[in-house]
Amino acid sequence: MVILAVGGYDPTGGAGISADIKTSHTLGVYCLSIITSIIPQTNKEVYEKYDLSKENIENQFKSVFEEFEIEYVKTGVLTSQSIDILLKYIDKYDLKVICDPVLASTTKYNFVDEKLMDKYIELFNKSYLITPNREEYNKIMEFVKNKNYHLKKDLYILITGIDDILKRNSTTINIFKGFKINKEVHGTGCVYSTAITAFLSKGYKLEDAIKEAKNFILSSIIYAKKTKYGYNSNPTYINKETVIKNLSYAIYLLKKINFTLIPEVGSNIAESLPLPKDFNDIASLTGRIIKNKLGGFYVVGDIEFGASEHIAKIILSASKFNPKIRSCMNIKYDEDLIKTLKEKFKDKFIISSFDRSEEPPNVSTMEWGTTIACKKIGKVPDIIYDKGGLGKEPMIRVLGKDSIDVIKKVEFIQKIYNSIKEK
Ligand SMILES: Nc1ncnc2c1ncn2[C@@H]1O[C@H](COP(=O)(O)OP(=O)(O)OP(=O)(O)O)[C@@H](O)[C@H]1O
Ligand SMILES: Cc1ncc(COP(=O)(O)O)c(N)n1
Repeated sequence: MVILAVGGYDPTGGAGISADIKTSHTLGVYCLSIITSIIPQTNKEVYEKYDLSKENIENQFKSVFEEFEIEYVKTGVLTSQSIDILLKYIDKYDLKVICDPVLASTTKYNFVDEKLMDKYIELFNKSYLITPNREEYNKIMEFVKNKNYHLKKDLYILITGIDDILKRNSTTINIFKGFKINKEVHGTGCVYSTAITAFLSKGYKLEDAIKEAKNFILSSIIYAKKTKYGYNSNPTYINKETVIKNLSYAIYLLKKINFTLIPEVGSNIAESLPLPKDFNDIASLTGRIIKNKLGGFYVVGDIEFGASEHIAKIILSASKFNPKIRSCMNIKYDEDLIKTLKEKFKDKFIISSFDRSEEPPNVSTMEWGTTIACKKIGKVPDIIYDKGGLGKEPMIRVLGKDSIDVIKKVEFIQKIYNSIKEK
């Protein structure tokens, strides 16, 4: 698949063409790119906007259309010259345009004046989808009303916010629920509209493309790149295939470890999609990791979503504190091991615990215990343990950003355990 991104260049890579290319590449779609303006900026301010000449933009268009078959075009920051050229190419090649109308930067630098707004309206009426944020949508509708313009009946409009509203002209046809992450991330609009374009180029229907792009942008925000003045979007795609591959490799690694910290009830390891809503967003073994009679272990069952409740509840609770924590594994409790980890490896492992005797009635122990352990230290620990209770085996739970991270922690913990027991 190939898409074309037409937009401005942001040297910090948070927005514009750089973000478009990273997004498209992450989704396995080849991204052609035409630069309209060079816009040096930080997350505090835009320094300037240098518009490339009509001739140069014309040659950029000429080169990509000579070399490639193009169906989908995503637009970011546009200029009058680039819109004039694009309008000609839309007619000539029957292009499907996804227009992200970037009227101003988040740092309040205006990219558009009234003359250019006229051109944007012309472009909207030749586009398939436009993706204004709420503020941009209101400005566009006010402009259309004041100038007595009209938007074509079959124009799809996705008004982005935390929840995103999909309209077909003025009729709302779907709402895509979001989840506010406490970060102001630069370039989310660019990444989101390019992800939608990439999924459309893969053959997704519009609403499926938006749904999948929504998951994509949320991951790209969770894993945003911290900068001096803020955060830059970091195009990241974690889907069911990613999770299954991680878990398969984690179990492959486990089999290379002389893993003996297996509790009587057996171990399980689970990993979730970003921002899991329920068990179905979390994959684990349908069976268990159980001791065999030769001092080793068996891995019983397959990797399936929805297979675990116990470990899944730990991840569901932990991810509310830190959406980057997506995996957990339970291993055998040992008092000397916890003591040694607390005393000698506090720089490597953050440890917390809960006491089953303090459990209130009518709660899920794992949800309650995980929440207590996280609240105690104000973050998600690497290890959560409890000393058991009536008919309940003491347990250590290892948490991490994915199942491979968890297995590497388990491997280290196993080595510490072995060294203690050898003494
Ligand atoms: N902090 C956040 N938490 C959750 N979702 C967010 C956050 N910021 C942006 N998004 C999502 O990213 C998508 C696009 O973001 P937004 O609505 O901010 O567009 P935008 O203002 O054009 O972005 P930008 O101008 O920063 O490139 C929307 O679906 C929105 O829900
Ligand atoms: C080149 C370029 N393209 C798009 C944006 C909008 O991004 P934001 O709204 O995060 O400022 C930008 N600032 N720079």
